[in-house]
Amino acid sequence: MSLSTVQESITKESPKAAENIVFDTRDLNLWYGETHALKNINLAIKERDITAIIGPSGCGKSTYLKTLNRMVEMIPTVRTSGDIKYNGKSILNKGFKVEDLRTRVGMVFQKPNPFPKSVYENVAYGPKIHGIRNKKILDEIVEKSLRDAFIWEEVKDRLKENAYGLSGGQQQRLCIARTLAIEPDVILMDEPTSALDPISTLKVEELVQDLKQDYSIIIVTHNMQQAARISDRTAFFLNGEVVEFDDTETLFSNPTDQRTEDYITGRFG
Ligand SMILES: Nc1ncnc2c1ncn2[C@@H]1O[C@H](COP(=O)(O)OP(=O)(O)OP(=O)(O)O)[C@@H](O)[C@H]1O
Repeated sequence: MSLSTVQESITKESPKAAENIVFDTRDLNLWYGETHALKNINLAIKERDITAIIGPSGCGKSTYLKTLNRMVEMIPTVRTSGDIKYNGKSILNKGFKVEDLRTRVGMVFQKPNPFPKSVYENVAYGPKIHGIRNKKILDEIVEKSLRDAFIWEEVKDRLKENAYGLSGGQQQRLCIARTLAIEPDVILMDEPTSALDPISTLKVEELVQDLKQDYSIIIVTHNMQQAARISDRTAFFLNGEVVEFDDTETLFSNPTDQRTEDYITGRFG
């Protein structure tokens, strides 16, 4: 074992990382009407990890992600059973205010979805909703969020321009800046690079790795190389079940389940 591998494994198994579970999912089931989309999901997601969710189309990846911020509730036919704890508190019951959850758990979507407003207003929007009116403070939040999303240098002279004038990759980093502006704890990412060119994809991947210092990140991706490049842990979903959940390196180099091996070697999916 090389020194760097030893150092990596020490970092990964540091007591803080081992103790702190940000999302603890127990026996989660979800139905869309008659469709049983998530089946007995058990996943303990560590704080400050990048957790990748992989699996073939229709296996429940996005549904699981949208359960973590209760976006699935917007679909009237959805029914759930089981439990998800966020920092120790059950979130699926009505006692947990969904607005509080969404302030702590931000989401970035597959297609960049900036508001039809200026670059500045896109980032200032969330803080304003949370009552921040002071221009100086808003300016600071906007600059910090854009810097943290690796896009400040590209847009600092275009803050008043409409966000629709940015490239797709810039729009996606702007959407990440918009998420950072409300200071979440967790960032959910649903295939955030699938609509981007390779260079923009690399920029977003670098950004995600940098954000890991301050945020827990859960990323759904179709791209197995991406999962292998950037994540600490990977969950393989199939037909609504978690087949395997392990350190990314182990899952890709030495999977325990034949179905995982078949998927990562391209035999199906
Ligand atoms: N709004 C909905 N109403 C009814 N069924 C749905 C709805 N959304 C998803 N489903 C079904 O739930 C299952 C899981 O879908 P989901 O979108 O979570 O899969 P996925 O793994 O994210 O797929 P993809 O990789 O194609 O995005 C599928 O059978 C899908 O058809």
